[in-house]
Amino acid sequence: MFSTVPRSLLCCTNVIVPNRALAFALTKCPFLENPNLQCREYHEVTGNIVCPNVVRGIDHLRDPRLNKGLAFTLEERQALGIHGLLAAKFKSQEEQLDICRISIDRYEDNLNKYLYLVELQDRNEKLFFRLLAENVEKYLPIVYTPTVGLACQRFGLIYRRPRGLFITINDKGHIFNILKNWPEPDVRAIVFTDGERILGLGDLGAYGMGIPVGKLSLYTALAGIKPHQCLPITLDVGTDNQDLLEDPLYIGLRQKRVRGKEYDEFIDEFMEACVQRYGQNTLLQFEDFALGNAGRLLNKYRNKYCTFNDDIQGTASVAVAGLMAAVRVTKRKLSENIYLFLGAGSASNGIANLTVAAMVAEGLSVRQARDRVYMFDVDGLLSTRREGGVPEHAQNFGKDIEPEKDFEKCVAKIKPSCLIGCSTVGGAFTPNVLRQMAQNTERPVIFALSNPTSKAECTAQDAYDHTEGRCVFASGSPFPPVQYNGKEYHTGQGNNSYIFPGVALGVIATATHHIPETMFLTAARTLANYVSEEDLSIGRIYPSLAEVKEVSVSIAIEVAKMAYDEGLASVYPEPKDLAKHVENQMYNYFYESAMPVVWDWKPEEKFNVKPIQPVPKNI
Ligand SMILES: O=C([O-])CC(=O)C(=O)O
Ligand SMILES: [Mg+2]
Repeated sequence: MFSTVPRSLLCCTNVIVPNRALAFALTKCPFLENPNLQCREYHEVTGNIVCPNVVRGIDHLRDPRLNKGLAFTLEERQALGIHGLLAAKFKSQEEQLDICRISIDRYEDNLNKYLYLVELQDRNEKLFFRLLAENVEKYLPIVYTPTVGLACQRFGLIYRRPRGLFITINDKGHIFNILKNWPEPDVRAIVFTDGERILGLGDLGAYGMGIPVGKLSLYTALAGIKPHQCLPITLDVGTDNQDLLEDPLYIGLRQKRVRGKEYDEFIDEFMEACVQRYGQNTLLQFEDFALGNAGRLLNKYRNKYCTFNDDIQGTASVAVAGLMAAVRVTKRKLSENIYLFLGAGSASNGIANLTVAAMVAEGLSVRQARDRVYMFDVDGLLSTRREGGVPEHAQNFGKDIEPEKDFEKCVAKIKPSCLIGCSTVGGAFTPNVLRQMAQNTERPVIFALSNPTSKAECTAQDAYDHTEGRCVFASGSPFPPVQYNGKEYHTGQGNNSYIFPGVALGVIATATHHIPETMFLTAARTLANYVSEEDLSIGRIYPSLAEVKEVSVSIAIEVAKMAYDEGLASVYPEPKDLAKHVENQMYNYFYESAMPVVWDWKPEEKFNVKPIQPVPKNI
């Protein structure tokens, strides 16, 4: 549809100057105000907000979406007016990737590596995403857990260029107007936090912004969701973290958290403003909300908006996938296990409820399945007989048994075959607990899911050492390989990053309007099917991170199928080839030609504008 401008026409001759001026005038209100402009089609096809032929000169280097650095060809450099602004060398994207790798390797401190990558994203978006997508195992721990946790803790120090939106409680009543300030018109997914429970690090207030930013980088790197369709948001309602309130570097509102009615009205307004601005099917991902709000808000909104809570549902899905894959090692069906959770918060309840759904699919009644699940929180075993009873959010799993406050004794008494840690208490699975697990069961399942690494309930090495190497282990944050009895094991990372990017891609590709719980069970099955015998033989119940992109696309296709089967999709008619349809939506991180595009019709015909006549040379 678009042809490139012949080189001769782009030279500064008096023939082309007026036409360029005309083209510029016509593209000034590029696409929203005048839907007839062909420019709009350009945006729809490419997803780029800026038409390359509207941008001139040095702005091609300053806009991270357009910038290719030394990879601009001679023809492009001349056509775009950037010749001379770059060194003479022409580089391929591959050569640039090599430089990036060398540069990152030079830093010893992970926070510096993180900063390098942030700056790369601000400078050259395609290069950033290609680097990340093609080196997932190496760079995921930097842009994501665990380093992103450190970045959030130091956010006041490393905050440079803003990314995403900060919406504060003072903006209540005007949230829609703030959303209008975001320059991208075609947002499909918003990841947002109120910063109250950042990983296992607690209340980090506005410093939590690193999390939605990191999650959305994974949307693109792992599932190919286009960057311009992603919007990270921090809802700043204050912080109860006294250290931050006294931190001179703190960048958020310096006040205690607003709670209760005012908070609820704020979130209500936010949800509604998002769909007003971007459409009813905008995906709204809750991230790192504290226990008191996470489950409550999910239940409030799940049937009204296209929304999910990653810490509850994404984490549940990845954990259940791990449990499904572990069946192949332990030879125990899901419904033959006894589960003990350390922590009874949103992650534990999410995993427990989805595990119950999976056991029901194996033939148990809900009652029978729940009877196999125990939880232990700060006040001990969830017993209906304990003082204060069972907290509201964990009612499904309270048991009519003797209360017990000692975790080790509890493990000895209940004899779980699966021990699942979502407690954010680093080291809570003591050697005694692990030894007890090995006594209870031939192949105990040990999941230390709390993030970042410092909060994991035990290390991979400890789990092997204290269970005579018989455990099936997974952690939320990565651990180095384990040596046991002369063999090396590479344990898996049961992190929701295996799930949320794929679910999001499937949901966006079909414009699904609600996300039922069963989608997460489908995602879990798809992920579990990816685990090979080879993975299991090295102690891994998840596919290698190198495969996570393939997994995400498979999850997206299964989610898309389900969206049509259950009448949740809004893209009609249903695409004949769903896999192709999903793949067609995906981001291309390879450079494309930056030669200016022109329309193949004459603007003067369409808009009844007289072309400016060339100025005679002799004037
Ligand atoms: O971000 C991660 O690594 C997983 C997650 O959602 C959390 O721990 O809150
Ligand atoms: Mg989270």
